[in-house]
Amino acid sequence: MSTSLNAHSGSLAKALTIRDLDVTIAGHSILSQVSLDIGTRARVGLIGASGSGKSMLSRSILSLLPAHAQAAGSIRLFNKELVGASDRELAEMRGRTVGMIFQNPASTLNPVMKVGRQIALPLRLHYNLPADERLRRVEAMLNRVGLPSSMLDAYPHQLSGGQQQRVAIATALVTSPRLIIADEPTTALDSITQLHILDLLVDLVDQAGASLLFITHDFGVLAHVTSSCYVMDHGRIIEHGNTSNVLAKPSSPVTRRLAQSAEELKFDNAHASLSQEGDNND
Ligand SMILES: Nc1ncnc2c1ncn2[C@@H]1O[C@H](COP(=O)(O)OP(=O)(O)OP(=O)(O)O)[C@@H](O)[C@H]1O
Repeated sequence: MSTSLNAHSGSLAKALTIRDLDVTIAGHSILSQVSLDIGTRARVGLIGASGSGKSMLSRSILSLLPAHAQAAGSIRLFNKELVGASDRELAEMRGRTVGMIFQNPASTLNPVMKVGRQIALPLRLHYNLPADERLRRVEAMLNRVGLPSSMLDAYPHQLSGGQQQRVAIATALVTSPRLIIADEPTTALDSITQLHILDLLVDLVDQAGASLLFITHDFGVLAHVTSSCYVMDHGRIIEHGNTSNVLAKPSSPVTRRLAQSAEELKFDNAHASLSQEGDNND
């Protein structure tokens, strides 16, 4: 336990370096020879079709894989090797060095715990702060995600989906983690709320000088949030590079197909809303 939440130094060290990571479950290969780098203060995307292994890769970082999974290779977080690290070392990292945000806030927030206590949990776990200082930090964090102090006493079911995700972001960021892993954090939200939450996340990550691993299957979201990205297929990294280059000139057929389907979906949606307008005008 510590009493200080240090501002991040401008260290040039990599935030995360994964090399030759293999994960198997019951003899089946889930991840194969995965290598990935995230620099300090970088926003990096991970994209791929459903079942390609994105969540398994993000969960393997802090050893949150199913109990029967086996991992081999190297995962270095701020130069500390995590493959083979003890439960205690991993617990120390979770919520302190690394903050995680998941797709569905309703399933990550405790339904019988008030918002204030929820956000305070990682602080209680990792920092020995006086109660008034803890409350000050929790309230400041709540306000930074755009929610009023009165919501400290609300229960999750009293909030909208967007407000719940803001609480989940506040909970992940209150300890000033140096790496934030966001796994499809806006998939469950409407497109306007999605944009607000993405912009909020990007602002908070940049202001904190943290790094971001952002997982999505949406090319529009990927371009909005990240500057470089990795593409996964069948448990392997098949392409990586600057996000705008990967989107403009995908080098692998799988990425091309994913980008093409995203374009077709966009076109179909635009077409559907135009005909809807037409119907309404009749
Ligand atoms: N608990 C589990 N036990 C065994 N295999 C699993 C388990 N969870 C996931 N898998 C398998 O691991 C592979 C990768 O799944 P993963 O959830 O990482 O995909 P994903 O790219 O995140 O998909 P999505 O976008 O749909 O969330 C899939 O083949 C999946 O069936």
